[in-house]
Amino acid sequence: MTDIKITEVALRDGSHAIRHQYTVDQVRSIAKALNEARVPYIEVSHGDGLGGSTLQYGLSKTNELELVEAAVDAVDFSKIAVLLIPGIGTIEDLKEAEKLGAKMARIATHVTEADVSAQHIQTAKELGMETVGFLMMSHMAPTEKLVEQAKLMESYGADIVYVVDSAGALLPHEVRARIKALKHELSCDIGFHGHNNLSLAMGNSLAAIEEGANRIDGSIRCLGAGAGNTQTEALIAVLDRMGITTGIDLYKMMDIAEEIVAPILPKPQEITRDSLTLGYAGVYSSFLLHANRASEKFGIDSRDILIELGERKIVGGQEDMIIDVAAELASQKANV
Ligand SMILES: C[C@H](O)CC(=O)C(=O)O
Ligand SMILES: [Mn+2]
Repeated sequence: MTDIKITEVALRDGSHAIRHQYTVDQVRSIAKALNEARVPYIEVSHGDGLGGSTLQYGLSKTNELELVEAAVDAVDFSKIAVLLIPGIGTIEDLKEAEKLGAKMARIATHVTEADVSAQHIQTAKELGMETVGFLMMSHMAPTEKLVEQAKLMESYGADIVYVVDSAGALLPHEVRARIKALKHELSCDIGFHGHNNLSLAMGNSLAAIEEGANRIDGSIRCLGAGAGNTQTEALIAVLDRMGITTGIDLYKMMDIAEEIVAPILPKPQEITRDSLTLGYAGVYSSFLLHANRASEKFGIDSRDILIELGERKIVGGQEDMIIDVAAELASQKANV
């Protein structure tokens, strides 16, 4: 028995950072190595989940079901998880992934829209999958609202509900309050998924654990959207120092990070002025590369675009607004 169950998300959240360009060989070799390190769950999908490969979200190099299949073939210990956002992915996508051997379904909605996950959570349960309710942009809802939405997901059958800090905007006391309330009001397991835009992913993960979360997401070498997630190998080391077990081999994770993951990064995953702005402005981490492209196209500082997106409370699914905002800022600039 381990104390904390870690889900490695680099093969899904990291897809944002590499513009959804994973190849079958990369996924196979990373999944095989993570399996050898005894990572219990490995998430594999387009960055925006099953069905995400579109012009709106970014086209994948490889059909994600081929990636899921390659990952499933590469493991004999780890369970392969898939992410699905209702409205982007469909129940059919979920069934296909399960047929290929995915064992965990993570059904993600905006923090105030849990009701759209009912059918997907129920189907995942009927398929016999371990099922997660994933409440994105959790910083945008007060704790009472989050509890209400989490209860809905639990009532649909979710085995675990996650507080998802998609923007990397939550402060440690805000994580504590949310996890504590969920722990008090729900009977299912509670998880936390952080982004490191404000350099708080590790601190927030520890705060979540202290309040009773037992499922934590990490991305090896910080390979996730924005500045990445809680760095998995660092989390394992810290938890080990705290006497908390994960069952994962630390040296093997360090080697995978250094020898397999670092070489495929287009650039090191770090807190840059743009990723810091994501956390500061409370903007969805996956907007980073979209905002960078709009910045180049319209000659507007990405930070100004991100701040404006934060003020307008633009959320996942509204990626087209990034261009609109950049165009508006450009025309305002031209008119002064
Ligand atoms: C689709 C998003 O990238 C899901 C996620 O990892 C987050 O909200 O954070
Ligand atoms: Mn994420």
